[in-house]
Amino acid sequence: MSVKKVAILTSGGDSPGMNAGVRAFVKTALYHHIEAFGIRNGYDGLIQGDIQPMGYDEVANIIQQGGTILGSSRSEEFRTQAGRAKAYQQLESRGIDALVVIGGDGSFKGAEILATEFPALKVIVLPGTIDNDIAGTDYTIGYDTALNTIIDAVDKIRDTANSHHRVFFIEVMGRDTGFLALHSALAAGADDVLIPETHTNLEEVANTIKTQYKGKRSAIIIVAEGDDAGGSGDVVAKMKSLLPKHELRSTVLGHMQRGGKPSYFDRYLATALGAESVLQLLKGNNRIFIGYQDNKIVVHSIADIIDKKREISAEANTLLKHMYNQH
Ligand SMILES: Nc1ncnc2c1ncn2[C@@H]1O[C@H](COP(=O)(O)OP(=O)(O)OP(=O)(O)O)[C@@H](O)[C@H]1O
Ligand SMILES: O=P(O)(O)OC[C@H]1O[C@](O)(CO)[C@@H](O)[C@@H]1O
Ligand SMILES: [Mg+2]
Repeated sequence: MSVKKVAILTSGGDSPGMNAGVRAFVKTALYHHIEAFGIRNGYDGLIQGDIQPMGYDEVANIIQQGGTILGSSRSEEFRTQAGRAKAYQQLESRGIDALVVIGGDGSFKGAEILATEFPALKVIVLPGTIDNDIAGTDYTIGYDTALNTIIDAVDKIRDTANSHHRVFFIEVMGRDTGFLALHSALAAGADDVLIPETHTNLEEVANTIKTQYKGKRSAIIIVAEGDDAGGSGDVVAKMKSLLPKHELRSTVLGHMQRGGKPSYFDRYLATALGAESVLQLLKGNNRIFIGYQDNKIVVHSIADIIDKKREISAEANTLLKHMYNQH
């Protein structure tokens, strides 16, 4: 049976481009004469029934906005069976037969469990996180914008680092993964990068700085927040004895990395995936993840991608070796 009423929510850390995804979902549903609903504040809003019909007016002038107009949450209640039962009842009582979730790996786990417990509900998930830590897609919505925000900030820090001849350790987001750190380091021309995927040896970092600082006016080291040596504050505290002659500083970029106008790429990616979610529902597909690989939309089952750890690509590994002597 074809879908008649479809709903969308955004969950986990917000990411630039989520609004473009919501807009494309709503516009594609309306094109096919399907009723579209927006759920506020992620799974918390779903449990509370904070659900509104979405028309053209609701998605006008949002494509350029960062954050998510729907709001997001990290919902403890949705982790419980009772919470998910309430969530399902909110959809069932409104006759909503499909749910699209834009979020990260945690949001996907929640969606898959909901789909298992309530098989009458169709569930589709789309990758929306600045972390790019999802298997089955080359890019997640928001990653490109966050990288551009980071490299812009690093360029600015480099100005003051050069003026004062300092070594800066700049912490970027990535609780468990170093994609933002590695790719921003490569594009910003950082001298070293510390990521959770490789063991960090601070003596080697100190040697790199000593060798490469000569003739240079500053050094920039990007630190993923989840690195095994700690965040940039911890690293600077530990590095002081290893680099007693250098002036060290720590800067945490923090949540500014999640905000801002989405880039072209994030708007396009979110538009393509948001529209495709409705087309997949019309085809009768369920419990799927829609991603983007090799410049094409791809579909995987949610179960196939949720427990897979995304690996650093062979290409990025080659650069890690040659730019940073890390293997
Ligand atoms: N195992 C689980 N069972 C049920 N719900 C879950 C589970 N894991 C996560 N969720 C739900 O998904 C929400 C979002 O997950 P999480 O906070 O890990 O963010 P995310 O989607 O991975 O995004 P990001 O990492 O980009 O911030 C959680 O707050 C919770 O409500
Ligand atoms: O402050 P919050 O919302 O818990 O988010 C922090 C986390 O969210 C992420 O940015 C993902 O959105 C992680 O990299 C980071 O650790
Ligand atoms: Mg996550």
